[in-house]
Amino acid sequence: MSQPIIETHALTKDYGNGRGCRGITLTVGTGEAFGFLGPNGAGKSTFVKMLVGLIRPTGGTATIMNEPVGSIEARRHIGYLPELYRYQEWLSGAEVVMLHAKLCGIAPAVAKRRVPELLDRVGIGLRGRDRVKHYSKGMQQRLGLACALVNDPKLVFLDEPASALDPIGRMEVRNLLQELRQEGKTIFLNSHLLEDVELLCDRVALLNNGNILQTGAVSDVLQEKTRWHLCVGGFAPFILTWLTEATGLPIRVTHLPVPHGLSDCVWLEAELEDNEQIGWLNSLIVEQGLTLYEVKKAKTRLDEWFMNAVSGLSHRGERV
Ligand SMILES: Nc1ncnc2c1ncn2[C@@H]1O[C@H](COP(=O)(O)OP(=O)(O)OP(=O)(O)O)[C@@H](O)[C@H]1O
Repeated sequence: MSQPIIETHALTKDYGNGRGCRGITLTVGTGEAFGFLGPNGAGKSTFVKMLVGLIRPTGGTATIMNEPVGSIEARRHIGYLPELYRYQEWLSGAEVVMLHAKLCGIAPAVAKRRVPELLDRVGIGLRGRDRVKHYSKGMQQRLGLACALVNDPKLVFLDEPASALDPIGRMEVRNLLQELRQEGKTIFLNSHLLEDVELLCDRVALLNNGNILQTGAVSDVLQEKTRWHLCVGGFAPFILTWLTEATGLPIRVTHLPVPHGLSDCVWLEAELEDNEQIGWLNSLIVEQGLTLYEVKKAKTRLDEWFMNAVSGLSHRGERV
């Protein structure tokens, strides 16, 4: 991992009602996009609020760029889009971002240039002249993003940044976050939009009931160890029976989209005991005179992983 930018050790917030965050130890590297997932009430916002210095931990320690959370030095590096935001509705969008620039101590000449640039970047553009009370929820969320970026932060905390956006807006925000990553910024993303997390994040942590259940690289979490997909041409049902008997492995036809222009092929799904068996299975298929068009390891979707991880837990988020 690159140089750590966030480091927490046994970070705890006890609200006094048995809820909050319990003993979270986590490291996020500089330049990473980190997804923080969990059911409603798992403690995601609580964790972020401790890191940005909005609430005080009741236990443990945390630093941002080696500075204790809550300190001015730590806050200087942070941009934050809260989950529940409410901006001054009597101001125009541009005035709201300008106000944040002033609060961050940005020089007026820099702010004058940066504010319209940011409004363009988040897709508000000239509507920055309109008062916030005339903004849709999606526009307000874009405005929140502009405020979070106004101090050109090294680390951006985004709590559900696309929850109010339509599909095109979501895609635009996803592209913006990709750009921020390319600029070297670290992104800490709380989101229930798992497709966005899957596309954007390098690593994820799964939180439940204030505890981290799992942490891992998105590619590892999604890559299944021994399930394979094989696209086979010239297939007939008796071959499936033969293959299953010859190998003793569970093999079935699965309904994945077939490659363009190949109408006579099917996808087979095989559960192997280890990855070495894929060569053996390939050779058996080819020996039968079939054509093997494609062989790939199966992947789960992040939402399947999430559902598998939290289903069966006796205490999920708010549920008791
Ligand atoms: N100020 C507070 N006082 C008491 N309990 C609180 C307070 N804030 C949050 N909680 C409780 O702490 C738990 C974690 O809340 P939190 O908002 O961090 O969850 P979350 O994972 O962000 O949820 P969501 O996905 O719904 O936003 C919840 O059970 C919540 O009811």
